[in-house]
Amino acid sequence: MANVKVPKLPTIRRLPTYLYKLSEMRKAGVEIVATPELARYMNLGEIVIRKDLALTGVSGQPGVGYKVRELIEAIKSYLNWDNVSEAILVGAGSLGSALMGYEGFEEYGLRIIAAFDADPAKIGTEVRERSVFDIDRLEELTRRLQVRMGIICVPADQAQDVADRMVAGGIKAIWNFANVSLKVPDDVIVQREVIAGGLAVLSVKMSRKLVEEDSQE
Ligand SMILES: NC(=O)c1ccc[n+]([C@@H]2O[C@H](COP(=O)([O-])OP(=O)(O)OC[C@H]3O[C@@H](n4cnc5c(N)ncnc54)[C@H](O)[C@@H]3O)[C@@H](O)[C@H]2O)c1
Repeated sequence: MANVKVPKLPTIRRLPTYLYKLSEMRKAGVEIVATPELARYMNLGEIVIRKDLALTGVSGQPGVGYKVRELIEAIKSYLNWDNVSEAILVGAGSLGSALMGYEGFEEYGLRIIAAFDADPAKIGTEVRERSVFDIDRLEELTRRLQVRMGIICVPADQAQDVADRMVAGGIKAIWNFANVSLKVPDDVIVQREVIAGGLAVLSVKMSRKLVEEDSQE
C-alpha cells in the first residue's frame, strides 16, 4: 500500500466537525464566526482553533473572526471535498445500507453511485435508491464507470477478496470498514475505519470519570 504521510492528522480529523458547524451557521444566515464561539463548540482552546484553521490558509481578522462562507470553501478545498468523488460500495448489509442512506456525504464530497453484493436476494434490488449489482460484475462496471474509490462493508473474511476485485477494477482508494488489514499494491491507498475506536475512548473516559467521582464521595 502507498505509504502516504499526512501531517496534522488530528487537525484533519477535526475539520469535518468545523465544516458541520459552519454549514449550520451558514444555513442560519450567520456571516462571521468568532474564534471563542468555535472554541466552545469544539471544546478546544482558541490557540488550537487558530492553528487548525491556519492549515486551510485562512486567517481570521483579530477581534472580528472568520468569514463563514470563506472558511467553508477553504476547508472543502483543503480536504479536496470541493469536487465530489464517486464511489462504489460492496456489502449492502446493515452498515452498507446505513452509509448509503447518509445524505450528508455529498456535503463531504462523496457520492456512492452503486452497490455490489454476493447475496442473490439482494442482487438486482435497490438499497437507498442505489442499484445492487452482482459482485462478479464489480471489475467490469467499476472500469466502465471510471470510479476510483471503493467502500468495503463485507464480513472480514471476505474483505481481501473484495479489495483484490476493486484493485482489478481500477480502484485507487479504499475506505475499509471490515476490521482486517488489507494487502494492496503501492499505488492504492487504504483507510481502515473502526467506529469502536471512538467507543473505546469514550469507555475509558467514562470509567476514569466514574473513578474520580467515586473518590470524591
Ligand atoms: N468499522 C466499523 O466500525 C464497523 C461497524 C460495523 C460493522 N463493521 C463491519 O462491516 C462489515 C459489515 O457489517 P454489517 O453489520 O453491515 O454486516 P451484514 O451481514 O449486515 O452485511 C454484509 C453484507 O456483505 C455481503 N457480502 C458478504 N460477502 C460478500 C462478498 N464476498 N462480496 C460481496 N458482498 C458480500 C452480504 O451479503 C451482506 O449483504 C463487517 O465486516 C463488520 O464487522 C465495521
